[in-house]
Amino acid sequence: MNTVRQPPGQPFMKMHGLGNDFVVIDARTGDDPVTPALARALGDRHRGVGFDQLAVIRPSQDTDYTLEFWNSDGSRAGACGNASRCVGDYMMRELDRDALRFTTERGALAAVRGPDGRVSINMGAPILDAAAIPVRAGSDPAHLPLDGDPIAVGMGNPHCIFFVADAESVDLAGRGPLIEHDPLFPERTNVEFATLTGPDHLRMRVWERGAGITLACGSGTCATAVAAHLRGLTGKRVLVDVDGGQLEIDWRDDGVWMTGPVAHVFSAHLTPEFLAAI
Ligand SMILES: N[C@H](CCC[C@H](N)C(=O)O)C(=O)O
Repeated sequence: MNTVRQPPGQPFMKMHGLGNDFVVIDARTGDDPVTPALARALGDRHRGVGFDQLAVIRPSQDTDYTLEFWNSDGSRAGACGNASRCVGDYMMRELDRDALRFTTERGALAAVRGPDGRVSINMGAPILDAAAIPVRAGSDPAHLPLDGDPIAVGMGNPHCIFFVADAESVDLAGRGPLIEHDPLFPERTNVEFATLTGPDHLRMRVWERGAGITLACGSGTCATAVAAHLRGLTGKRVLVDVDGGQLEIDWRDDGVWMTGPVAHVFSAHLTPEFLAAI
């Protein structure tokens, strides 16, 4: 019998926020194995681990850490609110603090843990400029020239929000990919369908760029809350029901704050065999 044990491979964590699930690799020390091919292989729910986004923690010069996001199709994402909450919670535990700052593609963001254990992220100011979202030059992000009069909002990644009579009955799998790939969006887009269900209360379903239907999307929830306020449907503080639960959004002077639960499911290692086969 062969009793020689293989050395453990690459460590990773599995986390989720409202069922929006993540593989998290801490690459602050040691080798950095992350490539588009690794993201795709790990994101395969049958032959890999499975995730909506891969989050990679890297060192930072001027904040507590840098956070990088990948979709399960191997593309990069500039923002991910739910993974920011999950990793923020993990890092606050490591640092023994209730607040920290981290760097993403769009700059420094803040994370805070509340007394109830939920984590809030300041996702920064919404981006409403066509070139920066981005949407095709010459189109008005506040009223995109598509059926349903959607509005585009950037949160470090692009979102296209439709207000509909009943978000439950939208054919998300049919319409989502068509809008994701519409030529109006030079970098594709995340797609949200939202319904006002009460005063300052929204129901939202999401089709994510590079990942498809997910149970929640933090940045999409922020973008939807901003869009609802801009359309005069809500105030600046709203509750948003997504498939996986509820997020609280508060659009303040210093940015859009998003609050919700986090879960660290397990920590494990990728085997050298899995990594070698990529
Ligand atoms: N689930 C993430 C957003 C991922 C966005 C990604 N699909 C993109 O390509 O921008 C969130 O909680 O904000």
